[in-house]
Amino acid sequence: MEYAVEIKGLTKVFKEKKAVDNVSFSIKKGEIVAILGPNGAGKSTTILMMLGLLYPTNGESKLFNADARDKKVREKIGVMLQEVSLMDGLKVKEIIGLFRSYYPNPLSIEQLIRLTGLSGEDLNKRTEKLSGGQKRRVGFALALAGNPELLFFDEPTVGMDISARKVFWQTVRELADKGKTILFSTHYLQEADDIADRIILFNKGKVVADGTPEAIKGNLLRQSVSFSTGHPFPKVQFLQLPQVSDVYVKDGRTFILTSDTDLILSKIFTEQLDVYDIAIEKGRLEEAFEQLTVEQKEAI
Ligand SMILES: Nc1ncnc2c1ncn2[C@@H]1O[C@H](COP(=O)(O)OP(=O)(O)OP(=O)(O)O)[C@@H](O)[C@H]1O
Repeated sequence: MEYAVEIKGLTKVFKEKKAVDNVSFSIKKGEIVAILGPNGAGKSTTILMMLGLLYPTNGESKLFNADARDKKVREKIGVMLQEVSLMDGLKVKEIIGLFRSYYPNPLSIEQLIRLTGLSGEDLNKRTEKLSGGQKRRVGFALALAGNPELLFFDEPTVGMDISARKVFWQTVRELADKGKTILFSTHYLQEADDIADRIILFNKGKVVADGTPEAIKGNLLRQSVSFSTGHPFPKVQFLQLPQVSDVYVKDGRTFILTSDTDLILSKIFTEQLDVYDIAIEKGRLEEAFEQLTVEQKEAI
């Protein structure tokens, strides 16, 4: 199978700091993938190495089974990095025209205006006169200019207001419907959950989870089933289930921490265990994710 992205053992060490630590994954054509993680988790460094813009200390990155620096590969990708730097002194329409000229099958200016929400007024502005949000729209137009098959967005919605965000995600969905492969990094679990069909979760330079938003949420959530029981509870039998992370007793109640509360309930009933006063605690997703962020800050 030809993958859009294939990285193996990517590692980056800055002086004594390991920013990215032995990261491997592949992305199939047509996937929408979010790279999610707190500040400093290594998301941007990984994306830069994937794109061939930063040399890895170890490991390799391939796009469409070739080196990211190949001209043929470059023509198939569009990139919007965190800092959109635009040449001063040019009007927006001039810089877009310049970018379109680099590609064999560029999108028309009209298509780019529609997809990015740029206005006619924006097109005539000089780049140094643009606000942060307008700059990002232009950056988005430049990423789309070559009608790319694979798009990279590094924290794309930072600095965008609500209406700009809406246009951005609408367009991303439209591009995905056309079969484009999309990879974006974000701090926001909600964004990743809304848009992506796969989330790769980074923490401290490593991939700590990789799966559908549903599966990731299941992993992050500290869900529990708790109950009272008159008899000794078969703790070990439950601990052996891959969906169970812990079983403990607190204030006379037994708690089973699990990614799948339905499974635990069905096991309790089918095995006719003598338990009563059952409660299910779903946990709060944002809280769980924040916990990850706090751990990251403490580690720095
Ligand atoms: N050029 C550099 N020189 C030294 N250290 C760097 C450099 N670039 C990144 N780092 C460090 O590598 C780690 C990972 O940074 P990176 O920017 O990849 O994280 P991130 O997940 O994209 O974070 P954010 O969400 O804040 O953008 C951080 O500790 C950062 O300080």
